[in-house]
This record gives sequence, C-alpha cells and structure tokens, in this order.
Amino acid sequence: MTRWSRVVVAVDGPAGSGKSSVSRAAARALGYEFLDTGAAYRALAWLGLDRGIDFDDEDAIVSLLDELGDGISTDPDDLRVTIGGTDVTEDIRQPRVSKVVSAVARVPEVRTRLNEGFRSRLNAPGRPGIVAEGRDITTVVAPDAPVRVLLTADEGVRIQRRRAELTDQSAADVARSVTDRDRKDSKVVDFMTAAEGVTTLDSTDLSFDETVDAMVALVRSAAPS
Ligand SMILES: Nc1ncnc2c1ncn2[C@@H]1O[C@H](COP(=O)(O)OP(=O)(O)OP(=O)(O)O)[C@@H](O)[C@H]1O
Ligand SMILES: Nc1ccn([C@@H]2O[C@H](COP(=O)(O)O)[C@@H](O)[C@H]2O)c(=O)n1
Repeated sequence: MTRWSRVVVAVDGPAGSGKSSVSRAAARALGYEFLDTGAAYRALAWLGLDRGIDFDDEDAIVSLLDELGDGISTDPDDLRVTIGGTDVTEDIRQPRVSKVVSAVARVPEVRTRLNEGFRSRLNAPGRPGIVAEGRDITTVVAPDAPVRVLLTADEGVRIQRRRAELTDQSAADVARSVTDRDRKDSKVVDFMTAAEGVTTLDSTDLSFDETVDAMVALVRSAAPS
C-alpha cells in the first residue's frame, strides 16, 4: 500500500471521454497539480517519429526512453512538454503521433519505466493534491489512490466531441481514430469497466462544466480538505 504524500486523484477512461480537459479543469478548481500521463507516451512516440524508428522494433522504442527526460509540467495553467529543450507541446497532439502512440504504449518495459516516473511525480512535494489521468491510472499506477474515477461517455458522443476539435479531418477519419485507439489500447489495459472501488462518472448527458463540477464534488467528498 503506497503512503501518498498528498491527495492523489486517479482518472482513467476511453479516448475522448474528457480525461485531460476535465481533469485539468478540476485540478485548477481544486488548486491541485495535473499530470497528463498520455503526454509521456505521446512524447516517446514523437521521438520515435523524429528518429525514424521502426515501431515494430521494441528495442528501438525502449532505447529512446533515456532521451525522453522528465519534461512534462504539472501546472494546470501552464502545461508544457519538452524533450531535450525542444517544446513539443503542440506537436505531440498531431494525428501522426496519435496513429503510432499505441505501438509505443504496448511495450512492457516502456510502461514499467514510465509508471515509475509517474509514481514519483504523484508523491513529489508541491500542491496539496494532484489529478493524474491516463488509461491505467486507477488500476496500475495508483490503484490505492484515495479518489479513483472512470470518466466515460457513449462512443458516439465522444466521437462528436472529437470532431468538434478536429475540424480539418473527415468525420470518418475522426471516428476511426477514436475507435482504433480504444481497440488497440484495450488489449493492454481495461479502461472500459470500473475496477472495484472506482467511481464511474458518465458525462454523456452532462455539459463540460457539469462534468468538472461532478468530479470536484467527488474529490471533496472523498478527500475533504
Ligand atoms: N462533458 C463534456 N461536454 C462537452 N464536451 C466535453 C465534455 N467532456 C469533454 N469534452 C470535450 O471533449 C473533447 C475530448 O476531451 P479530452 O481531450 O479531454 O479527452 P481525453 O479523454 O483526454 O481523450 P484522449 O484519451 O483521446 O486524449 C474535448 O474537446 C473536450 O473539451
Ligand atoms: N496511462 C496511459 C496514458 C496513455 N497511454 C497511451 O498513450 C496514448 C495517448 O494518450 P492520450 O490520453 O494523450 O490520448 C493512449 O492512446 C495510450 O496508447 C497509456 O497507455 N497509458
């Protein structure tokens, strides 16, 4: 059982369920930090593309881990991702990165090494709490966090929300990117069903602000300040 040094809020769920946007807004409202674990997987995938590696070659992927560093900020008002001094905050969101990121995430050594880093960030000194989001946070990274939430929404709604962001892509491409990534990622971790003790927050019929309020209320009831 981990002795957390501060309130850890663990959030997982499928693609487009609002993990990063809702968790970030909730962290801001609570005065907490925010850890976007997917950014680490994306940064590694970006590095792989930059180096032109073969994404079927696990050793090549693992060899990039030392170069990755620890360049993910946890201030919800100033999120930045850097690799060796290069700011890749925007670039890691490109569709070309989304396409290959699952190949990086399925490598066991990548998961082990990144998870060690995530746990030390959760336990680092700083604000009184931290909201961490990613597909295996409630089950693998912080299964004993005091607050654990599976954030979800119907697949059609998640695709609609993604389409509103990615206006330069066809509806079919957006839908495929959401369903393909869920299919590949769910071979590695289960983020579709809530593990024991995890609260499901279904935002299908909630506005963005209502979803943030619901998450903040969950945190306040489970970990009163
Ligand atoms: N309850 C909601 N109502 C309306 N829009 C929402 C709601 N929750 C999230 N959104 C929007 O849905 C989109 C997807 O959210 P977000 O990127 O946070 O999802 P995610 O779970 O982090 O996705 P991924 O795992 O694919 O990175 C964003 O545009 C976000 O603003
Ligand atoms: N805890 C996590 C977080 C992410 N992944 C993988 O990274 C991809 C990108 O994540 P986003 O949340 O930024 O979309 C995701 O598709 C997973 O492949 C992960 O495995 N575990």
